[in-house]
Amino acid sequence: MLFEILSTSVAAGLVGMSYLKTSQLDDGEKIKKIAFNCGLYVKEGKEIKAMQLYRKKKRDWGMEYIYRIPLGLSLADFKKRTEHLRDGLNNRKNPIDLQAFLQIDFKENLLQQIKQIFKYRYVSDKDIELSYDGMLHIKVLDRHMPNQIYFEEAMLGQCIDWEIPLGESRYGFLHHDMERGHITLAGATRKGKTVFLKLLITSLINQNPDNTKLTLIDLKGGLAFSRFKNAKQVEMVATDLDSALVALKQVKKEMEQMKGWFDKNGCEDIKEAGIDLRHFIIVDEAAQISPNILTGKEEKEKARQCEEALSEIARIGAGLGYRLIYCSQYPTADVMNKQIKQNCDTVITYKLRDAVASRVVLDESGAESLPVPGRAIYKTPDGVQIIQTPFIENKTIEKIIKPHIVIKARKEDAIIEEPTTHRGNTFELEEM
Ligand SMILES: Nc1ncnc2c1ncn2[C@@H]1O[C@H](COP(=O)(O)OP(=O)(O)OP(=O)(O)O)[C@@H](O)[C@H]1O
Repeated sequence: MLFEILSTSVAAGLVGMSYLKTSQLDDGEKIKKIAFNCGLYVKEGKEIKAMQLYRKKKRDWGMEYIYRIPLGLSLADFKKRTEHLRDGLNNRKNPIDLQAFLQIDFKENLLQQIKQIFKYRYVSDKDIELSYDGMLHIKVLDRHMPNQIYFEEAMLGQCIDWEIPLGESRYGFLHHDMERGHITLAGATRKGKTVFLKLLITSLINQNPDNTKLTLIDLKGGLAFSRFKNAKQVEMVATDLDSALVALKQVKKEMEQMKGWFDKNGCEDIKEAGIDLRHFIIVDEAAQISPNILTGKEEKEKARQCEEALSEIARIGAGLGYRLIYCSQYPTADVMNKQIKQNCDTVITYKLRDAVASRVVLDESGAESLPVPGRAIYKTPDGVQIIQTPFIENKTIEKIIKPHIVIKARKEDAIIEEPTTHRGNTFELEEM
């Protein structure tokens, strides 16, 4: 045992010494070297000009390196080499953390601690982001990206107003503000869409119980939303084309009445009107109400009407307090209605089948290579981030929504007739 400890310590010491000699390069210098080896330099006569490190800044999420680049090279040239830069920074010859040797506790199991230091030598998973503003900025993000995170109720405590917990990113834990407007949610089967939707609904119910209204359209034939059915915030759960059409027509009608009231009262949007209520319409799965996908004549017509209502909600709903969350497993150009897509400022996508699907949803490839369930691309007008969304268990959902469950006669139990013009069925603004 003693021999084992000593020999391991000696080996560690030797590696440490050789590290001191050979790896004086910090990431900033390493980037320069990788770029040079990839041919990112220019020749002017006999002179070779390469990027020059101008400044580096320590950030919460890692380091930012700022370079001058020679005339003739562009951000695009460096972006083409992103993989080389990333792999170079994560090269297995990455130094062992010498600080860790200084922190060894000699009263504890030495062998175990040394093994840990060697183990962590291999888990470097730095990521990089490049941008240009006259100088080339390379962010080296060294915050670990977990392959799974569990939902904790404390996450809700950190949300303000209409924020919901979104997930861990390279920059820290993110929240999404539902006031941003409509969302497109995509992802191939079993990659985390439904878990995310359940997290979203649970968060809304918990955070704004008196001002949240939900219309849930679940056309995947599952029971994903059934546990929310009796929550007092839930207006309706539709599980087939007919009930989806009734639900959407009702939402559209309410929305138009609301718009009429806004016009009459000179209000520009829901904030100006001082109305706190928000109505979330969640559609999972969009392909099931797409007139381009359904074949029967009658079904096609109903799907067309659903799509018309959804387009209207997407077009004018945001300012009136309506938020569409439009989800699909099969985001083809046929399924993703253009008007709806254009009006969704936020896109969240889990892994997709291929780069074509990724381009339909995000206008760029990338979603096809997301590695694990729960890993997603989050795109807003502010930029693109990779996130790991929290996994929420059903028993946690039940605990959180329990105080909001009421036994009530539901609208969907009494359909399928068209909403009448009878006053009992109409939208009353005074109630809001
Ligand atoms: N955030 C997450 N973190 C880790 N694992 C997850 C996460 N979300 C989902 N998973 C895993 O993936 C499985 C499927 O998730 P989910 O039901 O959300 O899939 P889906 O994308 O909605 O699929 P489908 O469209 O076929 O219903 C879960 O049972 C769980 O094992």
